[in-house]
Amino acid sequence: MLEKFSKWKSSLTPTKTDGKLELDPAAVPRHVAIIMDGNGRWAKQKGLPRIAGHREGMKVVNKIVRRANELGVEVLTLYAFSTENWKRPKTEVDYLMKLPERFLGMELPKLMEENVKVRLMGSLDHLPEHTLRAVNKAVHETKDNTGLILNFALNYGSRFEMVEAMKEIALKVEKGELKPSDIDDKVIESNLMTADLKDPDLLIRTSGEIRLSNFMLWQVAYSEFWFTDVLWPDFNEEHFTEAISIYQKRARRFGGV
Ligand SMILES: CC(C)Oc1ccc(CN(CCC(N)=O)C(=O)c2cnn(Cc3ccccc3)c2-c2ccc3sccc3c2)cc1
Repeated sequence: MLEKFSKWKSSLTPTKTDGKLELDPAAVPRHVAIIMDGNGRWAKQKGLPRIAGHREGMKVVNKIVRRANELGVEVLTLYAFSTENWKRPKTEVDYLMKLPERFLGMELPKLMEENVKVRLMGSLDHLPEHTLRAVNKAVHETKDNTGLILNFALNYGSRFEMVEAMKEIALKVEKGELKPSDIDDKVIESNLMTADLKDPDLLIRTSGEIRLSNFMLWQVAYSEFWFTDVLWPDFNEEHFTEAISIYQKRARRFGGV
């Protein structure tokens, strides 16, 4: 069983990228969602502190945001897959909570130049005041941009999101604003945190984990999944291009019956 699984798993990981990948600009996925996983393992493999993995991970966020924008991706959702913060040492949590300010401090001018709109999905209430200020400033400053939507999943859980949606819908029924027979996909979707976004066409997850980890479970119902053993800090534009190239080959098959 194990060797069968590993064969299946290896079929999911990318062949060596030879850099000669052709992308069809007309068939770029509109919404790409990435579960960025592997910072800690990368640091451990290199005998570095976990924080070094996050620092490298941030550089990759920059590269992939740029590449997605260049390729004409409309929405890029980034989910920093992380075990609950309380499991982390305080030094690491403090570092993580400073990362958004550092990232935005450096990147916001460039994001403005590139007409990128910063959007959040999830709950901000776990963020310290100083982080919240930086994040809200970025959302506010970029709110009128019309280019790539850079959607950060913060403290996000899909089942929580769906329970909240069902509560809101039940409340509307209770208030007589809605009949149970009115409830359909559209009504559910309009109560999710992604109400204003199209579903992801492509979901990428790094570091070899083949799990959804309670991420956008409703929204990825029809998405192409691309899993790679590459750890997030080692992920680069070529891997991103490879994922999109494979998506295009699959999407063509899907389209062509
Ligand atoms: C609008 C955006 C700029 O601001 C925010 C963004 C995220 C958060 C939430 N956040 C940090 C707090 C927490 N939950 O631990 C994480 O999700 C988290 C957990 N690991 N890593 C390191 C990591 C870095 C790179 C790749 C994966 C993980 C991150 C992290 C922290 C800051 C940034 S900035 C771009 C990505 C990113 C990722 C809060 C505000």
